[in-house]
Amino acid sequence: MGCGKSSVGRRLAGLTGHRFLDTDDLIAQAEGRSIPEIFAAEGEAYFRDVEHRVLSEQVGICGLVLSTGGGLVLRPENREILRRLGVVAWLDADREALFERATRTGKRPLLQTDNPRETFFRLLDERLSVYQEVADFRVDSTNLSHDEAAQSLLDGALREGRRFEY
Ligand SMILES: Nc1ncnc2c1ncn2[C@@H]1O[C@H](COP(=O)(O)OP(=O)(O)OP(=O)(O)O)[C@@H](O)[C@H]1O
Ligand SMILES: O=C(O)C1=C[C@@H](O)[C@@H](O)[C@H](O)C1
Ligand SMILES: [Mg+2]
Repeated sequence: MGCGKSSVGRRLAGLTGHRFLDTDDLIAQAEGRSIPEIFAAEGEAYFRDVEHRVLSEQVGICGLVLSTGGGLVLRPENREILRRLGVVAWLDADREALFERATRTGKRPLLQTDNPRETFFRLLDERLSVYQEVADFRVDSTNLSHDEAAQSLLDGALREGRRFEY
């Protein structure tokens, strides 16, 4: 959460000329309301169902940079779809940098708790093994600008793209 998937993903698409999509944007469009509004009105389980649906609709689309929500990979079926869609990158940073980025806007619904810091690090710890499992490669963006992170993602994707050479 907050590692830069949306902002860096958009720059990556700019580098490659691919279309850019973000599952959070697709969810908000499909629902006609914002992510915080969906969480507040319907809860996380409902959000995860819509998230799965919009991801499923991307299957078969080529030439795409797709940013996801930070929790999309929690469902095994979503991990399976991602692996079939293309090269999967894990955009990471050190824990404090991630927390600082994730809390810049104060809008992330899962961090609306009494202790956002504790919540954030608990979620991160719960998710690390899943990120590791699904990703083809990882980029540590702690000391990278947005553009440098996008370039590192491109380098990694070109390296790992062999999985899709038939
Ligand atoms: N490499 C970076 N250096 C400094 N700030 C960054 C970097 N990457 C992203 N940020 C900043 O961190 C904040 C969160 O970025 P962004 O919204 O792109 O993250 P995200 O991974 O899409 O979050 P979410 O999981 O909520 O969808 C933004 O203010 C963004 O500009
Ligand atoms: O990390 C998460 O579970 C989330 C991250 C955001 O991108 C949104 O998908 C939503 O706020 C949930
Ligand atoms: Mg995002």
